[in-house]
Amino acid sequence: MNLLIDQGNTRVKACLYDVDLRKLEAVSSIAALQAYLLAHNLPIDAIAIASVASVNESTQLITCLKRALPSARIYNVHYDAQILPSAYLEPSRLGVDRWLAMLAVKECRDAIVVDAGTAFTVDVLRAGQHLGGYILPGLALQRDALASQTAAVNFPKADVADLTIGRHTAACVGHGSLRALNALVSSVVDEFGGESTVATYLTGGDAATFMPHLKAEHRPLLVFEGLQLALSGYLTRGDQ
Ligand SMILES: Nc1ncnc2c1ncn2[C@@H]1O[C@H](COP(=O)(O)OP(=O)(O)O)[C@@H](O)[C@H]1O
Ligand SMILES: CC(C)(COP(=O)(O)O)[C@@H](O)C(=O)NCCC(=O)O
Ligand SMILES: [K+]
Repeated sequence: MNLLIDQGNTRVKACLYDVDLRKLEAVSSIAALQAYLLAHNLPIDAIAIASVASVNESTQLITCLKRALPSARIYNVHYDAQILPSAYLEPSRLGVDRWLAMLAVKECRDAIVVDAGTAFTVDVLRAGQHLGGYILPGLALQRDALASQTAAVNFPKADVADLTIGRHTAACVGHGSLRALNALVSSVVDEFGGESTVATYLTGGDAATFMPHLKAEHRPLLVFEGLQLALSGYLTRGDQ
């Protein structure tokens, strides 16, 4: 059995893989992951990690895993141009979560991959190559930036559900961010041939909020799908 871990800027997410992927909903932090692993005595042989967190946080994660699963082999997944090349000027700087989400849909060759997480990323895959993309503050970051940097834009955290013109502060902010991010995706899809030519895939913690407004396939486990593909490559090649 494999353990797959996506360490993002807001939380840690984990999946188990044996015949298919199973998300561990109880896990959202290193402490919760450790508690879960100690409580369940799982036969895990290999662990694959995709981390975009700080060095400090990723070191903490690895220390926790070595303690909880001392015999499992740990793979820190990284960009590999042989598997999916990127036009990034320095591909090693491309967030590995972005690369893995594209890896999961590489077979379709032309795709737009959207990750609505802490950051909101849009990546373009054309003829099986990553052309580049966009990184914007996600919904929560946009709201928090406005709340902390303006005197009068104070509002309770509200559920952001639609794109209509806001008639109170929370709606103006929430609908505004949603509409702006949505419009970005539409304009990228249009530039790369429109809906009939290019498939759009959506993942990330805020994906469900965007789904009603985007013509996209919701793939909540996209980063994990990519992690499992990368890990099986390492295991097949006998990488250390
Ligand atoms: N249970 C949850 N805990 C934290 N954030 C959540 C949760 N459910 C949805 N979200 C939303 O998901 C966003 C984070 O997305 P996610 O993809 O998990 O983050 P990251 O990979 O950047 O750590 C948050 O901004 C928040 O709006
Ligand atoms: C863009 C990101 C911050 C997204 O992180 P997330 O929202 O998933 O926590 C992450 O992929 C990252 O730190 N990337 C490195 C910079 C880059 O991709 O160019
Ligand atoms: K992510």
